[in-house]
Formats: sequence, C-alpha cells, structure tokens
Amino acid sequence: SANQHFWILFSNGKTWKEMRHFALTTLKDFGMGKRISEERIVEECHYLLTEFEQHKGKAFDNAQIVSYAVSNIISALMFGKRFEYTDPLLQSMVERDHEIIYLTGTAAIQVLYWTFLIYNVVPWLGRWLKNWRDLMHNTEVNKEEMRRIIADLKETLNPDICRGFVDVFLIRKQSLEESNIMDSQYHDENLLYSVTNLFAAGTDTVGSTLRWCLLLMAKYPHIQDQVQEEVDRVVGSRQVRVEDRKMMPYTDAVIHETQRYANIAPLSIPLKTSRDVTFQGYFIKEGTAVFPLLTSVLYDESEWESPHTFNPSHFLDKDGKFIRRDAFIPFSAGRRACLGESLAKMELFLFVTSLLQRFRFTPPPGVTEDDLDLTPVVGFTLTPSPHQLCAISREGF
Ligand code: HEM
Repeated sequence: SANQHFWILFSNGKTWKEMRHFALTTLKDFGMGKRISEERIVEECHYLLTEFEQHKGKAFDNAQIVSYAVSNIISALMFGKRFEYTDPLLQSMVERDHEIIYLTGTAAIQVLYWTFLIYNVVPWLGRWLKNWRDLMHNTEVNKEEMRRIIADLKETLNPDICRGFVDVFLIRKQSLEESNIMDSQYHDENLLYSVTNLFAAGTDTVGSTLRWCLLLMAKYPHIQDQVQEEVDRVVGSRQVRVEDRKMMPYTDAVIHETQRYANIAPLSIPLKTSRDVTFQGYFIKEGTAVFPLLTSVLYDESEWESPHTFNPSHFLDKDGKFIRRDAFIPFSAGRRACLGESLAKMELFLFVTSLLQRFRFTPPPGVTEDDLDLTPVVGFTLTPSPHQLCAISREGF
C-alpha cells in the first residue's frame, strides 16, 4: 500500500514506535549530535568549500552541491561512508529524493484543490495522475538503488566492525532470527524504508535551509557583515567547532531566524489524533487526520515583533545575547517531533559558519539585492526558487 512507502514518517502504532526508538538509539550510538558527527561534518565542509572555490567567484546555482554534502552526512551515519560528488549513485539518489519531496507536495496540494475546486477536476486530474505516476516511479527506482547498497553491506557485514545504522539493523535481524523470533519488525522491508526515510527527511530539509541562509545573506549584506565580523572575531581563520556557538549569539540568531522565516515544512507531517480532543472550541474525534500548520506559529503576530520580515533580533536581547523563543518550532513538537533535530542544528551551524568564514555571498553581476527573489517553490517543503549566487573568496583565506 502507499502507506508502506513512508515507514517512520507516515506510519503509526507498533511499527512507528519500535522503528523510531531503534532509529533514535542507533543514530545516537553512531554519534548523532555528538563529537563523531561533528568530525564528519567538518570533513564534509572541506569538500564543500573546495567545490565552491572552483567557481572562482563566478555566479553559480549551489542547489546540487549543497544537497550532495548534506546527503553525505546521512550516508556516513547509515553506511559508514561518504560518496564523491561525481558519483552517479549519489547524484541519482539526491535527485530522486528531491523529486519525491516535490511531487509528494504537489500531489497533496492538488488533492486539496481537487476536493475544493470540483469545477477544475478535469484539467487537474491529468496533471495529478502524471505526477502520481512519476512519484511512484521515482520511489521504485530509489528503493532499487537502496536495495543494492544494502545488499553490498550485507555481503561485507562483519559483526565486529559496525559501520553504521544498516549494519546494526542487520546484526539485530540475524540475532532475532537465530533465536527464532519471527514476528519482529527487523525485516528487509523495514530496513529499506528506514534508510530511504532518513535520507528523505534529512537531506532536502537541511539543504534547503542552508540555501535559504546563503540567499538571505546575499540579499541582506549588512546582516552578512555582522555574521562575518563575529566569525572573524571568535573563530579567526581556524576550523570552526560546535563549541564556538555559545560565543556567537549573532550567527546563532541568524540561523534560527532563517529557520523561522524560511518555514520549510509549513504543514509539518499529517498526524492522526490518538484520542478525542477539543481544540479552540472544536471537537476532533480520535483517529482524525490533522495537519499541524507550523506557519501559524512561526509567523504568529502575537509572538513575533515582525513576523514577515527577516529579522535576527527576534532571537537577541537588548545586550545582543541569544534568547530562546517558545514559538520557534520548525522541528514541530511532541512525540512525533523531528528525530534529527540535534544533527540538523549541528550541520546548519558548521556549514553556515564555514561557508561565511571563507566566502562573501553576493548576487550575480548586474543583479541587485532587491532583485533576489524570496518566493519559494512549493513542494512538500518550501525551497528557494532556482537562483545563482557568487561565492567570493574573502581576504586571508
Ligand atoms: C532543518 C532541518 C530539519 C527540519 C526543519 C525538520 C523538520 C521536521 C518536522 C517538522 C517533522 C515532523 C514532526 C511532526 O510530525 O510533528 C520532522 C520529522 C522527522 N524528521 Fe526532521 N527535520 C529536519 C532535519 C532532519 C534530519 C537531519 C533528519 C535525519 C536524521 C530528520 C529525520 C526526521 C524523521 C525520521 C522524522 C519523523 C519522526 C516521527 O514521525 O517519529 N529530520 N522533521
């Protein structure tokens, strides 16, 4: 069934509980949010910077390369290895994930249109069916590629050296089979879904947030000035580290404000009520599908001084110290909240600071800051419209 394509993201009950718990503990064992993932991200930053450097200050679209770098962080956790940016397998995985996320969004949105705009059914139906077919096709190819990678890992499995999430899963599966436990959740399909889900959830989200941040820096050069002043003062020309963050309230505020303003997962993920609830005077029966609109919180007029403006001061007090805000919930909240939050935050901080330490981001020649368009492309997530930026090497680097 369609549901099966979506494992932790779109499953419920026993499977979700067991798989979420397994994913969380295994990823933590492999250093999600800890020093070891910091090392991986730092290593990946070097590859990414080299790639940006090669454009020698000329304008280019950074979408693909940013996704490759981010995808490699998940690969490291899943498979214990990174891919070269020129590897066709990496390129195809990233491209297909991207399309799946876009097509899922258009499919969901078009279903809504379909329900409400009955008059338009005929023209929409054709487009919708085509998108649905593309989505199913991409999902199949994606699964095929993952199956191959998993098969390779299975062949070279050595219980003494766990390379990543996939190995842990396979070893758990083997030992359950040896104990004749038949009804476990540790079977090939769940492994496949968990790996594809973690890629889907962890690549486009971080990649598009990073790209929003660079675009916003190019659009608002006075804000970029302040980040770079802070990076130069606190980090200088050495490698940036996660522990630097507490000394960098302005940069931290800029990253938080990027996440708030970019609002990349406006609908979060559809959930089901686990019991009857009354919300704002409405009675909602147990088992009803609900879409938590994160936009309504991230752009709440009663919470934010200027919700529709990119304004890092939302996260700074009058002395320039970083302040947490309760209405900052880009990762959603509660039991189903994002499982990768700690990893995502670490990636964003290290990638953003490393890039701004080395490069000045500007619009292409002949394009003004005002011309840079902040209208998102609407899929399941909101990504920046296709654009080019110059990454100009800063003095001393
Ligand atoms: C800027 C980056 C990210 C943002 C904004 C983000 C946001 C979200 C949101 C809004 C949800 C839905 C929560 C809900 O339904 O209440 C979610 C779920 C999830 N995210 Fe993330 N995410 C990000 C990065 C990541 C990363 C790096 C990973 C992988 C390690 C990840 C893995 C997941 C998973 C597995 C779920 C499903 C959890 C469940 O249903 O139990 N995310 N994320």
